[in-house]
Amino acid sequence: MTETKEEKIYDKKISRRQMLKMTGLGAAGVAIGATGFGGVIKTFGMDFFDDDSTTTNKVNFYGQHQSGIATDVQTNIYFASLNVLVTSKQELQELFKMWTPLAVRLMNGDMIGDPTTNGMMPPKDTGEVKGLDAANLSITFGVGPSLFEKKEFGLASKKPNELKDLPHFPKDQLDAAYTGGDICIQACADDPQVAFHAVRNLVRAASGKVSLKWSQAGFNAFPVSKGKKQTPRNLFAFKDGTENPTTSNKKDMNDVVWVQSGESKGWMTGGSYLVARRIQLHLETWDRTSLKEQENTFGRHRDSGAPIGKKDEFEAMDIDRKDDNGNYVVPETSHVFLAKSVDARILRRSYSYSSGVMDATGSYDAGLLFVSFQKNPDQFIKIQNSLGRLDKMNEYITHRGSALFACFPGIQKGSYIGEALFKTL
Ligand SMILES: C=CC1=C(C)c2cc3[nH]c(cc4nc(cc5[nH]c(cc1n2)c(C)c5CCC(=O)O)C(CCC(=O)O)=C4C)c(C)c3C=C
Ligand SMILES: [Fe+2]
Repeated sequence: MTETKEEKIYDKKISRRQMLKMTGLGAAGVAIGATGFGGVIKTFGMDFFDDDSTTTNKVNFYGQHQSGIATDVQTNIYFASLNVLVTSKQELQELFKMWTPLAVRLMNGDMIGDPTTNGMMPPKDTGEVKGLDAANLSITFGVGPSLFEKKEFGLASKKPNELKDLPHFPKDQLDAAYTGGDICIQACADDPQVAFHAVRNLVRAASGKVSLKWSQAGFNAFPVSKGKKQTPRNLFAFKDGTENPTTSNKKDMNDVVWVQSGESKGWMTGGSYLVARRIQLHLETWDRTSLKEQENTFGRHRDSGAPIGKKDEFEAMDIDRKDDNGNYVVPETSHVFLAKSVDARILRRSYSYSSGVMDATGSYDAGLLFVSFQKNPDQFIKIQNSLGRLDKMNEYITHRGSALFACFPGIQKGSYIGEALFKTL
């Protein structure tokens, strides 16, 4: 966070460190508008900042895919769903251009603007992460179905067929205050303040152009054994995230998560669909439930995380196993039995939340901000339909919020967030 020596380059003050990061673009051989001594390096009229390889605890912004999807799950999330206030396609495009260098700077653990020397002006950065490192911050941008319905943007023909509101599921009790949105920003970091600061500063920089529709902070805690991070537990105390596609396995990711060429609108190739569900956990009811019943609810043992009847968390979950009486060992109404009964996979990247008390009941407003990524929302829909009315977990949960966003593919150096969406073809 500390800026060292400042140099004046024509009409703009930038630090030596920033200058080095900015000139990294030239080295990468990407076309740039005005370079080096002709002024500040600009691409599409915006300042260019590169990923800073000298930063500790750093996730890269640029790449084939956006960060925050295949990225190792961090301890904290700040998820924001935004309304768009601008009224033309060009202004919308400018918004994503403006956010691009800011997101790079945030993920480098830097301030979003140079330190203000004028004490009569508000600082450019809100400042609460001063002295902290990048904390593995990832920032993921997506757009919701409602954005394409705004005629003023003329984006109707770019709307993928699969980007539509999720269907109503049995037992849904959705609250409009936690549903939908034109744009999402998912900020995840190993520090809650870093995640919050990222969203706060991006939204503040876009003042008058977007407004907050809803947001949710969340957390995960990772036990460490022999120096290795273990699966985190949700607020029902069960290991959550055991059976997930391996993010380092390219085939798994291409099969499950990344949109391949021809599978959706062209601008989504390399992107992914994000489902967010704010699911209340009825902790008071759960805490009165016997351990055996809790384990039958999930189909796994609580402490080890192993499939029922097995010892180790990562032993195969064979749902067809039957006991000597011909009964299923993993109960047919258990969450995992039902989730596994359909031929669909998703990448789950969820966080627990605790947000005070429910006014009407006096119970905890706590639960799971369920987040999953998939190349097609139908994958989620198939699994949710299988859970349907049968899932034993329904006795202990209520879905309160829901949203679907199309997350752009990765951003290349010299480009900007969502560029492909705005191209004329
Ligand atoms: C529609 C998709 C899913 C929703 C919604 C969902 C909610 C939800 N899940 C848990 C806790 C656990 N889920 C587990 C496994 C699991 N869950 C889903 C899908 C949804 N869950 C899938 C596809 C799977 C994997 C099934 C498999 O192939 O084995 C588990 C077991 C451990 C694990 O694998 O992570 C837990 C625990 C909660 C609390 C919850 C909503 C509040
Ligand atoms: Fe689940």
